[in-house]
Amino acid sequence: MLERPKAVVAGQDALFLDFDGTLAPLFPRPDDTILGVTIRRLIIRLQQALEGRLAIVSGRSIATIDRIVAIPGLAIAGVHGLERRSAKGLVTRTMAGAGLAEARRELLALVTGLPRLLLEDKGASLALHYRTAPDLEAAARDAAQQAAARHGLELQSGKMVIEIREPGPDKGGAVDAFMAEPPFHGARPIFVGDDVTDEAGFAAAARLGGHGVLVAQPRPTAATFRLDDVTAVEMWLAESVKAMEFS
Ligand SMILES: O=P(O)(O)OC[C@H]1O[C@H](O[C@H]2O[C@H](CO)[C@@H](O)[C@H](O)[C@H]2O)[C@H](O)[C@@H](O)[C@@H]1O
Repeated sequence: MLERPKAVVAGQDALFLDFDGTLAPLFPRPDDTILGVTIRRLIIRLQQALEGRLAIVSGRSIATIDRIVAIPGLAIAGVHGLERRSAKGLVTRTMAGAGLAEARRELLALVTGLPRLLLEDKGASLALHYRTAPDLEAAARDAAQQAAARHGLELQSGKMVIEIREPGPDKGGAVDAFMAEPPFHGARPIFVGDDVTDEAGFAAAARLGGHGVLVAQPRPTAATFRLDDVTAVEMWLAESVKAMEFS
């Protein structure tokens, strides 16, 4: 059984936070998503207390995380690791190639014919969402698989979404890159996430002397601690802030 994690320790830990399903609950459509006022304040407090050793590591684009989270100077990895903004503000990204442009045209034609599917364009990845049309999952998967095979792209499944993306770093690669540079270098990484794509982040954190925190019901995982849901994450972050204030 995975235990509840202990409080984050200032001067020791680096915190890597997934976004959807970890900091914000899931909404019917990606654009519906908002971040709670309390959890946003906690992120700001922790970013300060950890002297910048906090990053959001998301499947969303950096631009979208900036729009929703709106915290200046925040380190972010976006598109599952295909783009990254360091704590110093340096941005690196995998560019979309001609194959992905072709795939975009094909998937746009698909969603024009099946408008209950939703296509999210994230630059180096295209996410085909079927949360509002679960009966169309097979159609979405078939189209994404065929486009990925035709254009030499990678397939990635998430929660009621199938993505086709450029090959490149995953969330584990993003953790490795952050941990190789200041202010993260030398800290103990803690990666918190809910989805299968977060497993690479859990594994990287463990390899670098830290651990993963799974935000879900128990399942096979590389994480060694667990929290139930977004509410439990918020309570744990609040406890961590309080513990830092009294230390
Ligand atoms: O790595 P994450 O930060 O967890 O991002 C994973 C994907 O999150 C978004 O999709 C998911 O959340 C949506 C809003 O709650 C929901 O409608 C959808 O069904 C979920 O799959 C985002 O839109 C994707 O781009 C991210 O890859």
